[in-house]
Amino acid sequence: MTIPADTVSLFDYERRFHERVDPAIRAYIAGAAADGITLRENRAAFDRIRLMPRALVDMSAASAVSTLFGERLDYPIILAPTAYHKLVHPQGELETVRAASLTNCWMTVSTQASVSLEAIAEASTTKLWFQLYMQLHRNDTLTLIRRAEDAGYKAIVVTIDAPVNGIRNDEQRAGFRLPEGVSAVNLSGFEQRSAAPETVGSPVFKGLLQGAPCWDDIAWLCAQTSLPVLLKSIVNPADVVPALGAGVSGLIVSNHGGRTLDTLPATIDLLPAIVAEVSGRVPVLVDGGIRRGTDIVKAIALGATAVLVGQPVLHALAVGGLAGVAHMLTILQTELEAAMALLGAPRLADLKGTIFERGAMASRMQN
Ligand SMILES: Cc1cc2nc3c(=O)[nH]c(=O)nc-3n(C[C@H](O)[C@H](O)[C@H](O)COP(=O)(O)O)c2cc1C
Ligand SMILES: CC(C)CC(=O)C(=O)O
Repeated sequence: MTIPADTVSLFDYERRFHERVDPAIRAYIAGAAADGITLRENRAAFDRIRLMPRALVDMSAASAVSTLFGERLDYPIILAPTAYHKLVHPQGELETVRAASLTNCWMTVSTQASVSLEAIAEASTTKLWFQLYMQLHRNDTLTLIRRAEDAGYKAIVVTIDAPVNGIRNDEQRAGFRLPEGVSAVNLSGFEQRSAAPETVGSPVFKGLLQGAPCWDDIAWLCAQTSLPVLLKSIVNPADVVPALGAGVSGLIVSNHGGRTLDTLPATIDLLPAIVAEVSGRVPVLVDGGIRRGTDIVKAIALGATAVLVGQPVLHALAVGGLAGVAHMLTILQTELEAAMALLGAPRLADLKGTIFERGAMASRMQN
């Protein structure tokens, strides 16, 4: 696995990934729901935002370090949960977690990981979060939580935006199937929801949705563990009150990278209203389309505590294995530092106010 010397940005890793990886696997990893409107909007919204620096700030004590759930976070960049890393590397998540450890990035391990959550923890020297898809039977959900706790995971991230899969036309056209040897090993033996037989009626409402989680289940989950529980895929500010009422310790603003319901708004556009509704009570994180240090800066400036990256991890894993993922994360860390330096923001907290607001500029000129 050689990484070409001109691979210098996350977009270069994405391009190489498309050159090298099998079309059906590409369709799963890079494909979005339906027409890909939300996938593209996540990026377009970041590109629309402009930054505003301060000049000649003393940067001698600059640092991107922060604290989250009482633990030091070197950079506000966390690996998002993504399923089946063995699709692009024979070592799968073991390779990814070694790269995350090398770069001191925290990693969220998917329920649908292709390696056991215990083996990933053993290979790790960084902090791990466990992403939970609530299972059909509560006992199975509890088994996953206890296994994650016993293996030393530091938080549970419960994903709430995929009670059914999005309509993934790219996967359907490419005929994507999990290859032999790649499976959700942590769910072995668990009964899964399945589409209802035709005789019963709607395959979704009468089948896949049966036993899908509701707010009561989130409250139940929070009561089962002393680990912080984060809710992944908050989109509507109206869901903040029930989420906090259920006892969650953090929120992740996410539209699943455009993979669930197409035509949802970009996450960076949703973030400010959710941050306002939360009003500092719990940390708010965001993912979707983060590809540049300037994207991270914009997310933090708009109130995020940290960001998560999904697809870029799989692009880099496919292109360069451990070295690829470590390089990709280092690029993001360096770009973040460069953006802070060029904005005159020595601390993450100083990023507030670095978003250019046309209206504010106009009223300043009138006064
Ligand atoms: C191939 C792939 C698999 C994913 N698997 C999961 C998963 O198992 N659980 C989950 O909560 N989110 C999953 N996601 C969504 C990510 O956690 C994240 O929300 C999204 O990728 C962020 O957008 P980005 O890819 O533009 O960074 C997956 C995303 C991708 C691309
Ligand atoms: C196996 C899937 C449910 C994992 C996922 O969340 C995704 O592909 O986006």
